[in-house]
Amino acid sequence: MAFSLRFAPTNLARARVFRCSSAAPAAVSARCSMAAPPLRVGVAQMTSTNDLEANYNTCSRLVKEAAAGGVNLLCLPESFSFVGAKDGESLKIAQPLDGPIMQRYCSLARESNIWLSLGGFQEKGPDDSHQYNTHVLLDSSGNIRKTYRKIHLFDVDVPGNMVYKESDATAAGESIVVAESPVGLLGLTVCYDLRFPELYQQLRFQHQAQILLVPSAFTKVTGEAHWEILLRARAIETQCYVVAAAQAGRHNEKRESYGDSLIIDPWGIVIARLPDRLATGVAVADIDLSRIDSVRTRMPIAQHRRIGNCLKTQSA
Ligand SMILES: O=C(O)CNC(=O)[C@H](CS)NC(=O)CCC(=O)C(=O)O
Repeated sequence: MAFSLRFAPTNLARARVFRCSSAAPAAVSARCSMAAPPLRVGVAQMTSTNDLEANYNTCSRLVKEAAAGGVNLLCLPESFSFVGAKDGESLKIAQPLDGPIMQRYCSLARESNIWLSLGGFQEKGPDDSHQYNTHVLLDSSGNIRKTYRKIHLFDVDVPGNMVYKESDATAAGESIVVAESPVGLLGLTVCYDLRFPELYQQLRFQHQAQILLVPSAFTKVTGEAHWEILLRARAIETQCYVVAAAQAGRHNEKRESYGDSLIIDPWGIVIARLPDRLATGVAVADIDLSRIDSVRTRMPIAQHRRIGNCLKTQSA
């Protein structure tokens, strides 16, 4: 089941009744009502700016809306808490994970009793001129469960746009990270990582991830060209759910992001979407882990893959 909270606010109890009673015979309904509650994930879309307080207020509103809708894990986009308007601005506000900015989000998770994936936090880095771009996973008691530092940095000359040089002020992460959660085994990534399929291959085939998280602030130009295609490809080739929360719209004079937050199932079907024109909102979908098993059993690519395992390369 997938719907957008913008249009269909709901709660867990109502959603379960709705799911089970859709023209099903009485016996089926009865069996259905015994079933485990849905594992519900949400993607939040927003337009963050260089105003930490305003961004927190938006996140807080979206988190409360999602919690009221029975969401177990809400995913916020990269740079949810801050998007700098000038060079060096992010570095100035970067804080350690036990600093007041992240601690406030921990309290929010605890008060709303919800897990949060916080993509792209400006974590204080290894020296004064570098931060980390850190994806932080919080549990519903407000504890930090896992952190992943973005591995691939966006040093790219975007056609018709501008030259990005993320590595000027950001140090790259060095570790692949998976995390247990109530909705399944999560693979943590950030934004530009999406273009490096080998990361997602490892998350699936070495670490058995079930849900891949891709919080992003894609540029308008590259998003229009590549966003949905890349995300659906990652879902299909890993047979995982893909959950991609996006920044949307204009952050400042220089930066505009491509919205279109998506939840994609392991067959590559888009099961929830917030289109680019909707700047702020939450879309939700229920994760069905048996769907992953069914796709993987019928098409056992884990057993069929050979490259990297056993094949030799012929000399040129
Ligand atoms: O700078 C910040 O505030 C946070 N970081 C980002 O927004 C990063 C680095 S500039 N953006 C991306 O990775 C976009 C990737 C992209 O657009 C693509 O792969 O096409």
